[in-house]
Amino acid sequence: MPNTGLPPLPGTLKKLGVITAIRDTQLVEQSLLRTLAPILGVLETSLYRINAKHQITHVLHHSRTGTRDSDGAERISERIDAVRNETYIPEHIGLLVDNVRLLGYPCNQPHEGNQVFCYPLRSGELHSGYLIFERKFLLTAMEDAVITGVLQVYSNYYSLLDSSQRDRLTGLHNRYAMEVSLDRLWEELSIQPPMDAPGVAPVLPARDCYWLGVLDIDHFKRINDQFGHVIGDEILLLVSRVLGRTLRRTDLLFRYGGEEFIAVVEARDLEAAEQLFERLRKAVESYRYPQVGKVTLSGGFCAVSTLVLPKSVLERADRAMYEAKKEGRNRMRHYHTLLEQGVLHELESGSITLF
Ligand SMILES: Nc1nc2c(ncn2[C@@H]2O[C@H](COP(=O)(O)OP(=O)(O)OP(=O)(O)O)[C@@H](O)[C@H]2O)c(=O)[nH]1
Repeated sequence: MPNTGLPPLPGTLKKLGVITAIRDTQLVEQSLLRTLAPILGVLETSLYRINAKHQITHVLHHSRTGTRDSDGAERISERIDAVRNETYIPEHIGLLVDNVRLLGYPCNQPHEGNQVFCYPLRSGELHSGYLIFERKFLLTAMEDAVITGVLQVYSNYYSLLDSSQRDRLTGLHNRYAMEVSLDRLWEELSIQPPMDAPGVAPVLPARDCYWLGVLDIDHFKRINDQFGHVIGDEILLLVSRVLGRTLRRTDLLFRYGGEEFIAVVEARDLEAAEQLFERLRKAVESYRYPQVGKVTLSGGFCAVSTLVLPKSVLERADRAMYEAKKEGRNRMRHYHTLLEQGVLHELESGSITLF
């Protein structure tokens, strides 16, 4: 594709307007790539999102294909591939990203006859990701200024949106973000092979198995009453940190409200899920909390199934958690095991509304 020279300013501004009208962080990322690709005159752009430990959390690849109609008019079709859990990064891009990370400003280097460009995405002073694209020609000063401007607006808006989806005390994603994430997970799982295909278990999706756990700190009211709300807040913060560092990079953790957390994890089967939730319980129990000493939590968990609405999976995990409380606290309970044991009974779906 030829170098397009000066980017069309009204179109760019209009697209920035579109970006800042979106309320979902992942859609904002997609919109950024859709906005930049025509400005840059490239067919492919990628966005690598990283966490505070500089590990890749997800990658978006945007590609455009140009075809000509019978009347000669050019049609552009676009495609976005979102890859979660990606650990592979091509060597030449990895080197470029390292340079940008150390230098703090955009860099480019030749690769197979093209130039590869890497721009940092910022969240305050920190890098929160990288924009990567490749093209034949070096950027003009004007193009560089437009990309920098668009990324600045995008980063400011993204940070604002992200902070509105986080709990102020713990920094974890909040209940609203959880609802959005669960909807997205259900959507992703729904486009996997049909659940009733031969040889596929009816409850779990064919490829990845996800589990949702409700985790609730035990006797938290007593902690508040005995040590005061400031210490209570500190316990919430510490428990969220202990949970966060015990979970894996790809697991999700939310503060659902009060002293309740939701974890959405990947585990290949029930045994692996049990081990994972048990690890969380032990991690919280074995941490020594200043002043308070020992803190425990109880949890209930349930397999994620696209056949069951997110709110019902949440409700199931919640019922299992209440059973763990009833049985004496500081334990994890699996919803379907409790059903099999006759401890719990299936509810009419929709009988309790949690959202
Ligand atoms: N410090 C502090 N306390 C909170 C916060 N949100 C909710 N709480 C308190 O958390 C306590 C929850 O108490 P309960 O729901 O009775 O539960 P519990 O004492 O943990 O008892 P079990 O769950 O049955 O083990 C209440 O006293 C709330 O006021 C918060 O952000 N900070």
